Amino acid sequence: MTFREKFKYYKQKNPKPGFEEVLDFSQLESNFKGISSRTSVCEPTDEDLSSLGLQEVNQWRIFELIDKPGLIFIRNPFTAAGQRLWVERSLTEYTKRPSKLNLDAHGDLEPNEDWWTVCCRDSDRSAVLQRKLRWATLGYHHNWDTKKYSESNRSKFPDDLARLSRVVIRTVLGLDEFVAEAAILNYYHMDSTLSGHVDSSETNLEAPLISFSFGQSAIFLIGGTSLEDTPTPMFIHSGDIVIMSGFSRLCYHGVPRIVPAPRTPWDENRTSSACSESSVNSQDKLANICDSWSTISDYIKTSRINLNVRQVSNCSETLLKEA
Ligand SMILES: O=C(O)CCC(=O)C(=O)O
Ligand SMILES: [Fe+2]
Repeated sequence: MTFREKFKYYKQKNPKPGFEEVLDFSQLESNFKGISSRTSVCEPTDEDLSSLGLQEVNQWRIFELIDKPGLIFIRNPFTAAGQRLWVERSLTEYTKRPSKLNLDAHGDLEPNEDWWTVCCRDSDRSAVLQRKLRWATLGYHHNWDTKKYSESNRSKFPDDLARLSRVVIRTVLGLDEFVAEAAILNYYHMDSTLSGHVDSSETNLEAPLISFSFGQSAIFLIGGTSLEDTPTPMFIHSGDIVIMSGFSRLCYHGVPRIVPAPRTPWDENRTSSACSESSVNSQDKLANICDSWSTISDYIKTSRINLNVRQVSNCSETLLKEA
């Protein structure tokens, strides 16, 4: 089946598709047909693990698809508090200026308003605004029309997300040079899809792309370098990380369906004194999370967030040549 045929199959509402063929890494214990297990190649510091909300590396389960070399899947390596931290940042921080949002073009927000603050404070506008947010871009802002990145359309990339990306790539691939320069944050609702595409706008196509997902689950299709190649369907659950490196970096992929999460790890280990959780070190930060957690938790019950991080240039010090 071609990419389009598989996409249509998994997208269809009536009748509902069968999920028997969908790879579920949360159910795989060891080697499974077509999949190899990998081990980490480096050890992050305890400080990195705790501030990034990651579990000890001996708990990580890392897989690679044998027929898509370089497609690496890390089964949720986050702690429950870590999941809350990244969900919270994705909603409250990364949606603030200088990020660019799809909403900017719609005139739904006044220039002095930010999306999350209005969502929390204005119940009349909240439902519409929550539904309308589909993407945010950080760092080099992806230009959806020209598909080109440019120095004149660039803002500072958040340090915390850059560090998370670098630490995971170093731990799994042993690559020290990765510099996060651009991200697309995708905000999906239960009926959202993302059609098949290849991410090839980056000047540096040798650098891996890393994506983090939280909240509801997705069926993700990873195909080949041609739309004629039959794609492999897999579930991406909350906390899972996908790295597209090597051959797989230029493979077609897309999200035909969002499915209810079988588990809600972001809600685990919360006690009434959740603010004393120790895996993330800033108490102030956690106090803030606790304040707005019920709004965040309602949002994530019917949404999926994907943070899609890329290196753009060949070397972070050189500026992109303007075409
Ligand atoms: O949501 C996903 O898992 C994939 C998103 C993606 O492919 C992209 O943003 O380019
Ligand atoms: Fe993509």
